[in-house]
Amino acid sequence: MSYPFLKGHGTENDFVVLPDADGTVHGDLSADRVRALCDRRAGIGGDGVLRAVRRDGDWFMDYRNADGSVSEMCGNGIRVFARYLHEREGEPFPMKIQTRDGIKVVDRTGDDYTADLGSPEVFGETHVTVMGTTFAARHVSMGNPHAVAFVDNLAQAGPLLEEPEHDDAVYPDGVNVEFVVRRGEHHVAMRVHERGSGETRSCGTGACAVAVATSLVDDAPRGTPYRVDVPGGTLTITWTEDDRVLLTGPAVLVAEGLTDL
Ligand SMILES: N[C@@H](CCC[C@H](N)C(=O)O)C(=O)O
Repeated sequence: MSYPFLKGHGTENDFVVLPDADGTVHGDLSADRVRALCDRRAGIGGDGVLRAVRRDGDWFMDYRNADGSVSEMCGNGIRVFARYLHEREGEPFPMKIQTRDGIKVVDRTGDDYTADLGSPEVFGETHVTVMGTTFAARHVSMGNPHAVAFVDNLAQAGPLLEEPEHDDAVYPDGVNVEFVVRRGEHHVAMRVHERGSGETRSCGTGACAVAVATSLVDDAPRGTPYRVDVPGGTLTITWTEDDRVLLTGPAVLVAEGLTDL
């Protein structure tokens, strides 16, 4: 059976969007189907899938990683999701979106989409090991788990071909790992290895975790915008005085069609 899909990205973190308003098209979206859709050679290709389903009068973003696993939150995905809801479902901005990490609000100014991801949780130091090298890292939760490691240069993380090793007591469900370098005042650059997707060109929640960890090191006043460069573009993150993390960046829809995958 053929069903509709769209393809989009936020700073080149790319997603397959599956419209499923009443939950009848993809009610039991299996991990196998997600992997087939995200396959970059035999499928549509993507770092993840965003299933759009109505729940209790709101839209719910049912996010899946490319390997079929679920995550609580996706910061680039929710901006793409909001653009889809606005352009195809007529939802006005600002809009509320349900996620596994609760309700988030997305607004738009010109080509910039801002997602209010709520309060971060900042934990202590931990460590991750990547291809045999161990890095100290700060544990930050943006609803989903992150390890933020400051490095001297982004090549130090190596090819990021393997799942980083982590402390299972700290991250029982796996972890997204960000490597960060300074570029200037309130300006950093990062690479990321995402749980369930491998190295990606961007991670919105990862950029937020990086901005939070960096502003703590800087002792920056709340409300200071941080510029976070990722391989796929640039994101701006503001940790507000009332303890909310605002993620601003582009959201692009590039294709739509029918698939029988
Ligand atoms: N790319 C996303 C995060 C997607 C989920 C992540 N891989 C996880 O498993 O937590 C983003 O933009 O935040």
